[in-house]
Amino acid sequence: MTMTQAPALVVDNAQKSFVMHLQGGVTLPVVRGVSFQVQPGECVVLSGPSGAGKSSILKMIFGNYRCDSGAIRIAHEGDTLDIATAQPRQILAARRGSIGYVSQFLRAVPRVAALDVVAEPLIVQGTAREAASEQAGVLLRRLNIPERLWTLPPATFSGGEQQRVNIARGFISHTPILLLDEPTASLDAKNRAVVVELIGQTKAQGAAIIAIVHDDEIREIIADRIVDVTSFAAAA
Ligand SMILES: Nc1ncnc2c1ncn2[C@@H]1O[C@H](COP(=O)(O)OP(=O)(O)OP(=O)(O)O)[C@@H](O)[C@H]1O
Repeated sequence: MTMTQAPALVVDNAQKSFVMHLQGGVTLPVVRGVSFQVQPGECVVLSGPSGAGKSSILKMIFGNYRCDSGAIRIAHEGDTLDIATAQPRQILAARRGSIGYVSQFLRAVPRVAALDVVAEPLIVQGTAREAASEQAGVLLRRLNIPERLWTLPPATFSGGEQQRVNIARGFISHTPILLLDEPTASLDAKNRAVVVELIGQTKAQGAAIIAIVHDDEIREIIADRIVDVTSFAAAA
């Protein structure tokens, strides 16, 4: 008998357009008919040309962009939550425990030390500050952020350093779904290898990963499956 596992994420006929209020309310369709599933422990890479809608689809899954129609179902607290119709407070709860997102750029909060930026998602989940800081240190060390930087706010860090802080923050809380928007874009070979290793471990722990990766070599290594979003592009 084969066990069929419940998918970690189901995107079902999701559609998104932008209403351009500054251009007399013109409607710009971006994606439509977006449908795919991701299993626990699977890494799906979204592919397609620039502007096809890859980042928009990640933002729809994270609840940053509201879908016009369709459903985005995730497992959350033993139940199913449809992000497309969820209330803002339900989306915030899902982000605490069920869904993580490494955006392309770190939104650095002024005056917050790098170590605290990384530890925060764990503290929000209820881990004691000291234990959370310790785990944050482990990740920062692994990602080759020199210890002298840990107490400084990342606002003045280099692009690659900020991205590594962002990655550490995304991986620390072990959410069952993790969204990655170009996590290796501004990293050197050594740190790219660390991120590939983190992705492998996270998958092995059963997380579902949805990633955008332009680097062919990295995509080859991490992708279990590639979903080409070209057919979802509303302009197609
Ligand atoms: N907030 C927004 N308002 C208006 N248009 C937007 C908005 N966000 C995205 N778009 C448009 O939606 C389309 C898809 O953008 P998106 O960033 O999702 O593409 P992408 O496939 O991730 O591209 P790239 O590979 O270049 O990052 C683009 O034409 C973009 O201009």
